[in-house]
Amino acid sequence: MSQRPYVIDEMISAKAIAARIEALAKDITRVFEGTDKLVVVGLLRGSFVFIADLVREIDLPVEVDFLEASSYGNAMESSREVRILKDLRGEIAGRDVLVVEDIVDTGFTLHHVVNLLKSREPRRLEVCALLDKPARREVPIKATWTGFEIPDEFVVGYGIDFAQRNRNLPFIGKVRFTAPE
Ligand SMILES: O=P(O)(O)OC[C@H]1O[C@H](OP(=O)(O)OP(=O)(O)O)[C@H](O)[C@@H]1O
Ligand code: HPA
Ligand SMILES: [Mg+2]
Repeated sequence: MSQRPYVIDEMISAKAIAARIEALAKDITRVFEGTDKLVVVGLLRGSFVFIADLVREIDLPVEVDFLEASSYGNAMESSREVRILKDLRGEIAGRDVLVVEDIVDTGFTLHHVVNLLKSREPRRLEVCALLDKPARREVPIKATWTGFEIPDEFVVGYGIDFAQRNRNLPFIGKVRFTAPE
């Protein structure tokens, strides 16, 4: 099936993202001050750009690890089935963990991952999500830190894809179809 044509309208500029990340990282640094155990866990693939910028603004010793979870495939609707495609490399038992996610939409992904990681008994586990789309929530979960609350639009850019494309855009944009289905 060929892709229905669309354009991308900018929603959040690269400059606004950078300013918000600076503020988030200041607060994260304050909250985790004194820990020598912070493990920053990025959820692949969507968070790879966000985590790269965020960790460089966190003024603490950090370890970086990744977990790959997938539920959308090429669709615009969650399959509601979260598959873990790659697990963490390190142990998190007894450690302070910051999960970094690009977007919380239905909440299925974050809910599944947080339950999985909590079962490993970290000392503390918090979540920083760049975007939150509360209108679409099906599972009640909220990140400790949220960059931006957004309306019910399908977004791309800054790591976030539509059918694996547009992850390399430096801003967050919304998908607008230009032809009927
Ligand atoms: O709250 P939810 O409805 O679960 O949606 C959010 C998740 O969906 C996307 O991941 P996706 O499954 O597309 O994988 P990707 O990160 O590799 O793009 C996104 O990166 C989040 O992880
Ligand atoms: O708005 C979105 N865009 C891309 N991927 C997503 N996964 C959940 N929500 C979204
Ligand atoms: Mg995706």
